[in-house]
Amino acid sequence: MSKFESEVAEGERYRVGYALQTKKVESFLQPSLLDYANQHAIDLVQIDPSSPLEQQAPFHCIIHKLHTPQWNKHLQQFSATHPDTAIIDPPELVSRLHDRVSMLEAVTHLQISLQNATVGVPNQVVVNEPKAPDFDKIEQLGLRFPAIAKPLAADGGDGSHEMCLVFDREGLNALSAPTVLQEFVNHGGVLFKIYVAGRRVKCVKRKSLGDISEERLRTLKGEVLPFSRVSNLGVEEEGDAVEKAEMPPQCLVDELAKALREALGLNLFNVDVIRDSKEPTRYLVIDINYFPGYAKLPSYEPFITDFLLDTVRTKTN
Ligand SMILES: Nc1ncnc2c1ncn2[C@@H]1O[C@H](COP(=O)(O)OP(=O)(O)OP(=O)(O)O)[C@@H](O)[C@H]1O
Ligand SMILES: O=P(O)(O)O[C@H]1[C@H](O)[C@@H](O)[C@H](OP(=O)(O)O)[C@@H](OP(=O)(O)O)[C@H]1O
Ligand SMILES: [Mg+2]
Ligand SMILES: [Mg+2]
Repeated sequence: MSKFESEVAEGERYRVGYALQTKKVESFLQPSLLDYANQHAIDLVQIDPSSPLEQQAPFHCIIHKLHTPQWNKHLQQFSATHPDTAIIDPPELVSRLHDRVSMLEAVTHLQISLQNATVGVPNQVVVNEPKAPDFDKIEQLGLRFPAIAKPLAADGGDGSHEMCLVFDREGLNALSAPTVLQEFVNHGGVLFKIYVAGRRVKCVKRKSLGDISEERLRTLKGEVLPFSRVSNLGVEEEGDAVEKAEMPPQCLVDELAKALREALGLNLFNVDVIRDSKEPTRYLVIDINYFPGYAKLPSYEPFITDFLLDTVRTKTN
């Protein structure tokens, strides 16, 4: 029996509704998850987000990754009259992750320091208009190049993953606002993704952007290098650096997941963390994603099912 496997009380079954975009249904609702959940008393039921939820009820729990006004309205009306249905997660809390500034604010308030390791965020500044006053603000705040220009909105919309590396002030002219300019931190080309589903936590390694040497920096002056979805390059393509990289201490992973879960009030998210090459006890959170690609995790079926069982049992007890 897997260590995730939970006991099922005889005869009890739970209806969990999901409201997701088609591509997310295809990646998340693998037959292996449907089967595993089914064997553990969970029936995963697809919700039609355009119809009132009342007509599709009952639900012990609703999981979702949609944020149209119509969907938010249906959800809000339903939860007001059905307080026993767990809403994973409330839209007003999820929306905090749709902005690359508010997403990292929660991290700056955390006080985590375990085994000499610290957790912070890279220096960053919002550029609202790619014009001279904003450039002065960047310098006043002491932001150093190279930097990554990230779209302020992280809502899964068009272009929300399109970024570029900027090597000096001159490169700022090419930016389209609003942009978050975040210091690039050399981290050995390895990213740690911490997946959270309630109290369940799993950390995996992924390929990331490689280090930028001083020499390379000199040759790149004035350039702007666009890139997109680096960490999605795929598990198989990972190079030696990823294989060899040491994982962060498990206590740090657990503590960060728990602290962020409490600070954000969310259950389903992952956290992208890098380790500063110059100072290997310094960990930096660079991104937090709502309802990420759990199916990329080995054994995601028990991971998700056990979270759902935790949720429905807490609500029904
Ligand atoms: N401050 C940084 N220093 C160094 N590398 C970074 C930094 N921020 C981002 N990166 C690199 O750029 C990649 C994309 O950045 P980020 O994770 O913010 O984008 P995203 O599109 O939101 O990613 P996801 O697909 O995880 O949602 C990261 O996976 C990492 O490789
Ligand atoms: O499509 P949007 O709403 O932007 O969200 C993405 C997240 O930003 C990514 O972090 C997810 O990939 P990872 O699970 O590898 O982080 C990615 O996972 P997926 O592509 O496997 O669904 C998405 O959840
Ligand atoms: Mg990321
Ligand atoms: Mg992201």
